[in-house]
Amino acid sequence: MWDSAMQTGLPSWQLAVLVLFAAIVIYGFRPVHRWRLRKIPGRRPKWFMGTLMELRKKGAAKTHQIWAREYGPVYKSFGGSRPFVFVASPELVRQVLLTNTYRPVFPSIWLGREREFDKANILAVRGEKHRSLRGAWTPMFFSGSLEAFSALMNEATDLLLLSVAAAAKEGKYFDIYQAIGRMTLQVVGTTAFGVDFHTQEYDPSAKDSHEDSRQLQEAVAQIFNVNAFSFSAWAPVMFLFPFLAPMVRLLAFALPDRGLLKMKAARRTIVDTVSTLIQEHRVKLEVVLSFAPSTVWTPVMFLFPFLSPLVRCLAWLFPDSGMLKMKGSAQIIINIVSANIEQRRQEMRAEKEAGIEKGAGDMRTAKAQLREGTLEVRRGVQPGSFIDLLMRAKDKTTGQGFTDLEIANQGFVMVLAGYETTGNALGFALYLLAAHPAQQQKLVEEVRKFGLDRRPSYETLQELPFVEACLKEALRLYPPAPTHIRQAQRDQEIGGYHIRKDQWVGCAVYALHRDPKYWQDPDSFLPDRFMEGTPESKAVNPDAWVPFGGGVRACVGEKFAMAEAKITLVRLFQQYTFELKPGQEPLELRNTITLSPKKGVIVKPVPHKHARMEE
Ligand code: HEM
Repeated sequence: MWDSAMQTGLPSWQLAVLVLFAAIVIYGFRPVHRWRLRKIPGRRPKWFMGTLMELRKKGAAKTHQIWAREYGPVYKSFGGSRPFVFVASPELVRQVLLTNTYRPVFPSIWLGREREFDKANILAVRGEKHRSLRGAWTPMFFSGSLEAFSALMNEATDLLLLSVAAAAKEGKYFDIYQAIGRMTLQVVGTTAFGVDFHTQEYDPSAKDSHEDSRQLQEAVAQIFNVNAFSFSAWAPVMFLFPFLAPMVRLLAFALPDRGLLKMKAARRTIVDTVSTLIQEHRVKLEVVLSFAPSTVWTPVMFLFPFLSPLVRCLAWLFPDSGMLKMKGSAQIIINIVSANIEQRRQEMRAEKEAGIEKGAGDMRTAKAQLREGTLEVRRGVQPGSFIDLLMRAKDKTTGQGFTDLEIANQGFVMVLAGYETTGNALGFALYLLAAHPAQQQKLVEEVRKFGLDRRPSYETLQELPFVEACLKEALRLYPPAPTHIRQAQRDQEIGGYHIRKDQWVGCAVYALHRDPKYWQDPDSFLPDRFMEGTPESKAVNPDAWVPFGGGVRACVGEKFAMAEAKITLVRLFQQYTFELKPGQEPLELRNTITLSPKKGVIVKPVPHKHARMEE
């Protein structure tokens, strides 16, 4: 090179700069990828940015809809310089989700402790480890557990109804999407840990807001409200130069910018909350397990029962190590139990002072607890909660229990996966119902038949098919997870095109859900499509509805999410109808990792004529 530099008369450093410049220019066009995907239709990628600008301008969900209409069920796009192949037909989406030739992708910008943490994520692990973790998650969603959780879901809705009642009393519009987000966070908190995060008491303007709850909520919001491409200056670099990822990770680790630090702090808040709870619970579990230590006095007492008063005295005077351990354990248990009893006593006193009999109206109970500040009933991981189940489960790959890091990660995933998605689904459903009064009326009729004072349980939810249909239709029109991304495990065909091993392949869910080939009148809100026996339902291809993904990686929390959403709708519509504030149609969408209403959902609750207004 240097010889040739001499021959062209250019100094060698100038030639080096020239070569580097040419390499960057050429790399920006990604000629190799363009060549490999040349037969697949799609937009011409712009230099370096690929097709990102269009995605950013119109929003990812809508852009995919446009592309799918223009190019058909298989098309390519370029996320920076990373090539994607998208599929948008029921058959091809099935192929990607159900066959074992694609694996999930879980890109991570983190290094060090953060990266170690990510490696334990159920979304990231593969093969046996995934099977083992998934096996540990699954019992949480058996009907028995869901029946128990439905009581907690009802309790959380009691508090949501308080905010609705406040808005109704003043006859004003309010953002029900935000209120619902606080409720779904409370639900995952209580079901995952048995801990009330007090999220619904959080009112940014109130002085006595719970600091923990505020931090946790902000942390979760911080993680979700980022654009994967722009939350840190390092993110686009990683996107644009995927082959430099290890170096970018190192640089980001050494020189984190504000965005990265904020994100890290948010993750830490969640992880620390989760880890503290786990550690507290582990101590309790160890105490329980060590409650039967061996002491020499036990066999003596067993063999000479008639000497038991004497043995008791001797054991008290001369305790061995087993006795001492037992004494310590008992004390801890006594402390825990008495703390709980004391809390419950306080709560009962507050109820009595407020003239409330237990069960005489849970909403009033909750309100009284709020007023009295005695709502903190559950503290620490509770028996039967998700984390408790995990702490007792065995990892099939090692035969051992799961590590704290793994358990903490599952709690972290549960908070993240269960809070935003369900909140968004409910937000969209309420928007659609408020925008379609005739459908709303139909739902109210079904709820009326079910009973206006009846608390729905997991089992009785079956009596509410139209509520379910409304939710399914909302998930069709606005899937909270608008794309599912996979990576090819080997060279293969998709829709008649050849793709190579490691190619990223996406399922364009939003586009599929609104494709007129598979849905009649696709942009209309028609819940009857999901009602058995209706003419609309006959036209539905079930494979064209995939808001929860499919195959071994399908959403493990689907039944949980649907139960929570249905309970919330039933309880809301038992008392109110909702009027949409004018000017919100069509709904503005925020496209980040999830799809959500950009400016909330502003509605006015109107109590049913007969409904008793809460004070
Ligand atoms: C309406 C609400 C929800 C929607 C739309 C939703 C959607 C999804 C989707 C699409 C996937 C698969 C992603 C992929 O294939 O790449 C998924 C996975 C998952 N979801 Fe959900 N989800 C919801 C609620 C929940 C809830 C409430 C929980 C927990 C209680 C949960 C826990 C999970 C977990 C753990 C996975 C990973 C499963 C695995 O990889 O084996 N989700 N979810």
